[in-house]
Amino acid sequence: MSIYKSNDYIVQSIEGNQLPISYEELEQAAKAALSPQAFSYIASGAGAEETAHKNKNAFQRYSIVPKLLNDVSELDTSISLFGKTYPTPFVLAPVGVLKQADEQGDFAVTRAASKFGIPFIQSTVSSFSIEEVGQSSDGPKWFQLYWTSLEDISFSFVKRAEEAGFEAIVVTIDTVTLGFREKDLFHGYSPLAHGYGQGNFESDDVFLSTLDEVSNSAIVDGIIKQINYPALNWSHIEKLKEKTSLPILLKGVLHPDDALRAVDCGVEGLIVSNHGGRQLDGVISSVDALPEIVNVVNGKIPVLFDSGVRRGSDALKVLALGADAVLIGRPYVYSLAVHGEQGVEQFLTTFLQDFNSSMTLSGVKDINQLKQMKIVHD
Ligand SMILES: Cc1cc2nc3c(=O)[nH]c(=O)nc-3n(C[C@H](O)[C@H](O)[C@H](O)COP(=O)(O)O)c2cc1C
Ligand SMILES: O=C(O)C(=O)c1ccccc1
Repeated sequence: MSIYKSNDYIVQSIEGNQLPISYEELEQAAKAALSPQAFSYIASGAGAEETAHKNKNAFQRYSIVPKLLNDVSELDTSISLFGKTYPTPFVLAPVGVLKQADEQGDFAVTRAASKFGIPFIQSTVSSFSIEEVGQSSDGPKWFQLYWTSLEDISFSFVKRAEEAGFEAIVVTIDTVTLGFREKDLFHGYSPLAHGYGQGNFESDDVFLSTLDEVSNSAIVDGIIKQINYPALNWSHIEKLKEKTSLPILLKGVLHPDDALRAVDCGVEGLIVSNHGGRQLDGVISSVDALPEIVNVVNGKIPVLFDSGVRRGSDALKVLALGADAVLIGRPYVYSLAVHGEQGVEQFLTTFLQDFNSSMTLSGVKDINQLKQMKIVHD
């Protein structure tokens, strides 16, 4: 159990905090700290950013209806997933090429997350290797897989993640080709070409054996060849199930039929996500996709959520709509850009205070009861 005293937070949150509290100001501070290319890469969505906007606006259409007079002086925010207990319902979303935000990249993030017992999902295109990240903190870690054109590279990554003590494999299914990101095309910017996303590849014997020569440019070209695999289909997920005993989650599910198929296929969890509006523009917001997926999955496997969570009350809504856990994306990346590991730590401190305050004011003291909270939408 993870008990929070509901009234304990205000003074702490101000003291020593070097980050803006509001998300909009945090984004502006990151803009000032990063090159225009790197900021655009992180901030932007695909196409006309219709989906990125939908992600934000959808939250405003759902309203919490608090039920009060319920002694909320102590909160229990802990959740259980895949046989493990975590003190908060939050997970840090896989974000590749983190070195473009801070030299310490994944190290800084996993160290900060470990202080809160929050799992960090390391990306396939992380700046450091699975082994290096595995050793850099004793916090919980999951591994995100982009299925590679040569599947033995994927199986090698999964084996390495198992051996490094990672607790789950997250297969991202919405990126079989890269989204059409107009700003990055305008800038001609690819963080992979800068060498920010090769930690796992340059340390992988199976990948290295596919190269004619081991040079920096051959590694970058090799990654670009491997990283998108449009032939991905359910048979690959079935094959992966044979290869690993770790729980498998599919990330990027928006259609209820895919959710049902995933359950039939025996995967252990789903992440309802539109990749923060970075993949197919015009797709449904994650918030709007969530209720139907929760309904068809009907508690058979955990349903996690990301895309657009900026504040504690956003997370509260998502949990009330039936999500079992919530992934945080851009806010931690901006915090990393502004103030490194300390920035991520400070962001998580304030974010958790905001969430705990929101839960307290909604009249719900046990996270498991959030699903019963009344929520209405326009
Ligand atoms: C800069 C950046 C890089 C990302 N890299 C990955 C990645 O390597 N793998 C992945 O599955 N998702 C990746 N994502 C998507 C996130 O995991 C997550 O779905 C998204 O950020 C959620 O939206 P939000 O940031 O608006 O909350 C990336 C997102 C950003 C902003
Ligand atoms: O930018 C992304 O959203 C992403 O998933 C990615 C894909 C390839 C390389 C780096 C990041």
